Amino acid sequence: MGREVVRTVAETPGMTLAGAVARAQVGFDIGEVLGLGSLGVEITDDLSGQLLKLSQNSNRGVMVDFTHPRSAFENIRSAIAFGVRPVVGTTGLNPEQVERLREFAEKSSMGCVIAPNFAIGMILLQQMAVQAAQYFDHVEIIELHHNRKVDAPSGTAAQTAQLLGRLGKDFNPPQVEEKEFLPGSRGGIPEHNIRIHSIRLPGLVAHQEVIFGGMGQTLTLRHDTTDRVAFMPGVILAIRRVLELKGLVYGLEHLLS
Ligand SMILES: NC(=O)C1=CN([C@@H]2O[C@H](COP(=O)(O)OP(=O)(O)OC[C@H]3O[C@@H](n4cnc5c(N)ncnc54)[C@H](OP(=O)(O)O)[C@@H]3O)[C@@H](O)[C@H]2O)C=CC1
Ligand SMILES: O=C(O)C1=N[C@H](C(=O)O)C[C@H](O)C1
Repeated sequence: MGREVVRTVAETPGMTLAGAVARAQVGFDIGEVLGLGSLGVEITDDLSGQLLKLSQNSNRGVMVDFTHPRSAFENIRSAIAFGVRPVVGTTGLNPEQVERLREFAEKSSMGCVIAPNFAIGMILLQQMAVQAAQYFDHVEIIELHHNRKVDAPSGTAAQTAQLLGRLGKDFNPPQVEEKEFLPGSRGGIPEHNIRIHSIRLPGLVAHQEVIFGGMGQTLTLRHDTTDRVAFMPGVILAIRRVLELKGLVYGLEHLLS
């Protein structure tokens, strides 16, 4: 994702790529690494140094983070502390971490966007799922991703369950006493009694099905990301909008209107 974001930012009029932070290929020009020709930006592994430089040169600096749940929390805190606004796609932050970041961003009057999914199609799927859930009491989620993904369930699937849960319905009332002979075969239940099943295979990119069941019918909503360029318009929108915000926004849907 970092590579895709660099490519997109470098090509977007009105945006300047200020830095590139990674743990590998330190010292190399990021443009050369991506086959774009020199962009005059050396890869560094020093995030604090990069944030300091950016805060000294501009009051419109944005840090885009697609890393790992282990590092994202501290990266976001550091960026806000340096006056650089975070746009974060990294999934796996827990709700308590998000709340702590919300408080920190609000206290600092700094914009921050965290979105588990930057693809417009997925936002529409979630909105349609909320609409369908008003009429169906039974629902399960299947998310399918490439097998280099570290977190499960996907942040998007967890958010989808959360959005359905907010309807306050008693989903999936038991019909029989189930017995799981193979532990995990019925998926995981993060909340609101909505099961999530996670599939990891090479060849996949990022996909999600929300399947509703009712009397004599099912309704399947499915979104397929076939290329990571799908996330880029959402990332660019968030980079633009975060400059106007004075606190944390969770979810791309809040930036669309
Ligand atoms: N919101 C959205 O729309 C999307 C979100 N994502 C999320 O973005 C995140 C990244 O995904 P993806 O790009 O596929 O993952 P990759 O593993 O390809 O890239 C992650 C990068 O972060 C670096 N990294 C990992 N841990 C640390 C650390 N502790 N400190 C600094 N850098 C670190 C890795 O470095 P190294 O190579 O050295 O390990 C790597 O360069 C995931 O959480 C994923 O779920 C992905 C796609 C879309
Ligand atoms: O790791 C990925 O690839 C993706 N992660 C995000 C998630 O966990 O929801 C978004 C998208 O599904 C791609």
